[in-house]
Amino acid sequence: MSAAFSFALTATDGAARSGVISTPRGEIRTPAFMPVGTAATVKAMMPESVRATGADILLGNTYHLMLRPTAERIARLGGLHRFMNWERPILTDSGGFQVMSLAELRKLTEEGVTFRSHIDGSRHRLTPERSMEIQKLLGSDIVMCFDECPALPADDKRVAESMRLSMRWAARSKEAFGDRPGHALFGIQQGGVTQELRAESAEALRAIGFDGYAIGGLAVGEGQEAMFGVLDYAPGMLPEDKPRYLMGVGKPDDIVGAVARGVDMMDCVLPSRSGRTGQAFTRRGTVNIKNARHANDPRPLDEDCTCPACRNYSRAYLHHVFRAQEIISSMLLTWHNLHYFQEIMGGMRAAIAEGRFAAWQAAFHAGRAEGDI
Ligand SMILES: CO[C@@H]1O[C@H](CNc2nc3cc4c(=O)[nH]c(N)nc4cc3[nH]2)[C@@H](O)[C@H]1O
Repeated sequence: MSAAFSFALTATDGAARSGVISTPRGEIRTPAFMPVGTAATVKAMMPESVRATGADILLGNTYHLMLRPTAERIARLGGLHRFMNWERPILTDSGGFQVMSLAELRKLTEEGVTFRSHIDGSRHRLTPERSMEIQKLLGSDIVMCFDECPALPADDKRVAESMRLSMRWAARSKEAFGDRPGHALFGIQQGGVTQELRAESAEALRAIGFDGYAIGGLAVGEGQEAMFGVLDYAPGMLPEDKPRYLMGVGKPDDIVGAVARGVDMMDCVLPSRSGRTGQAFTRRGTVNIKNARHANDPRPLDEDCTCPACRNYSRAYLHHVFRAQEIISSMLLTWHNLHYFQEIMGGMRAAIAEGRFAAWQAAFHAGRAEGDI
């Protein structure tokens, strides 16, 4: 176990990279996909099942946990790892994005954001300092700066003002974070889809200095083409020797395209959220298991998949338990989707290490249908 936080790049193949992040709670193989455990649980999954899918790290959310059960209660109970029975690394988002997308009656000032809880309407305030305090109480291994992610579409002036506020908040976050060996603080690049603003943000973050650098402000409805357009240059603006984390991404082909452009870490609710709605991701495309055509199908979701859902159950069974709204339906499809996302990551890590990423990427796309299969 490493006493400190460090990142080692082990291979590159074009812009794609593979490496290892070492933390006191274990190693994170990159490129890495982080399942989202918003309210101290990856929905419909036991922690040991999340680990069995191949996840090295999961994501928690400051916004949700500060509202319920509160960071102070989790700290009194031994911290988030103990509380949710996940002893490996946890990255927590800082709350800025979730406040803007979930909270009510928000008021944004230079100081921070005041808002009412979407749960019970209670009043709360988030500032860079309070976000750092909450993430410290939770005990997360990788802390995210408190930032503002502007909703798109937004004009350049609004994006520039928002980015510059986030850079001032990044400096305050760093100051409040202090010196915490074994814990990491990641800065978050903003700047929308404007290259000059992205460059200004990257320079501001480098000047402050962080253990890792996230690319924020994307996966907010801009679409894959615009997102890849930013990823054609944004990762290269960030320090090469630190992890690069693309927030909130994404569909399987988004993830592959992001890794091809130099991204090391990602998180997304998609595999778990879709698992609960009956959408399965497979190497041949997506399966909407509630569709009547699966009602009598004795085959597994994916003959080539080794997850419990594919090893032990037919599409007909999965179709039935979804139609019957049985709890096991969410468990099995979430497990399958997280397993498949980790298979993609493992395949890319091996391909990059062996210098065959382009061939792997071509094979990934060759086998996939566009619509539902
Ligand atoms: C497209 O799917 C929807 O959108 C979200 C994923 N997209 C996303 N973009 C993000 C950007 C940021 C950011 O700039 N800063 C911080 N601190 N956190 C972020 C978190 C993000 N998540 C899902 O919640 C889903 O509802």
